[in-house]
Amino acid sequence: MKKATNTTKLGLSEMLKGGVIMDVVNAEQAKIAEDAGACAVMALERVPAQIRAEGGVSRASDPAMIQSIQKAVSIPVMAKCRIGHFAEARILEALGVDFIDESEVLTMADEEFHIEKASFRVPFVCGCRDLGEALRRITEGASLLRTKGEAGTGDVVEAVRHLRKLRSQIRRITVLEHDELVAEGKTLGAPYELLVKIKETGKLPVPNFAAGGIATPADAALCMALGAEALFVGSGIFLSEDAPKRARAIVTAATYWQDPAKLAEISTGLGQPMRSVQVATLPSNERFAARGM
Ligand SMILES: O=C(CO)[C@H](O)[C@H](O)COP(=O)(O)O
Repeated sequence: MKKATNTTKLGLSEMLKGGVIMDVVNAEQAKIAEDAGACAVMALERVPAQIRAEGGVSRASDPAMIQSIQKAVSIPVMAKCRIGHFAEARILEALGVDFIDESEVLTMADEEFHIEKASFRVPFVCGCRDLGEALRRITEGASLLRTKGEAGTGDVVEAVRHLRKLRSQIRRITVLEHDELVAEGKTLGAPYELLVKIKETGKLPVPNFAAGGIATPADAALCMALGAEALFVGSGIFLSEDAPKRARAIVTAATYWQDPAKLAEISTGLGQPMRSVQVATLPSNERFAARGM
């Protein structure tokens, strides 16, 4: 059987649906995530709120740290590389990570080009704010998307904005005539063939998860209700007062997002959420979501 085809890469994305992928910075956090029911972990040297607070250049993590996480858990291990940094991506691939996140949370390495992802054996996830960005990443070979939100803030407002925008743009595609799709492709910077696929199916050709600013079980439920098929959560868990408890609650919320009584039960007594920042107060040069086009 052929390995690392588009179908096998997409299969991995499909398997994560309904779950929560948690950012972790060491093996101990990875164990907490696994015990809480995370469907995968994302290894990175600092969670986004720490990156935001400390500034400087953030890069792919030390291989030793990634390997210690791979040893500690049996769930898939993802890791981040900088946008456009194909050398970091090749190193992560050599380490045998299960997914690479070409992430705006790290400092950009290339302000013009994203990684050509189709030639890698490992699948990639990328962030998007709208349909054009989503389709450009798919064209480059991404097997999974996540709306960007504004990572490291604890403010879910951008995740909501991006999910709603994507959903309404997809709806619009389904009612366009074929000649209108050609013009729309030019506006979005996306291939006509992908727009035809969306018109026929009413959805993206790869799964779309939500990320950035999810801090409570209610935030998780809101994103699922707006069409996210799974969730990435980082700072909201490991910078809160009781990470194991909040991690479990957010995993449960991703499953029971349509059950307000269950959500009330699991939202009770979680301790303090992470220290949050209102996105509206952030200057534009401090917005991670604006990195990459
Ligand atoms: O970049 C990511 C997705 O791969 C992070 O996991 C996600 O955005 C975390 O954001 P936050 O810290 O706000 O939960």
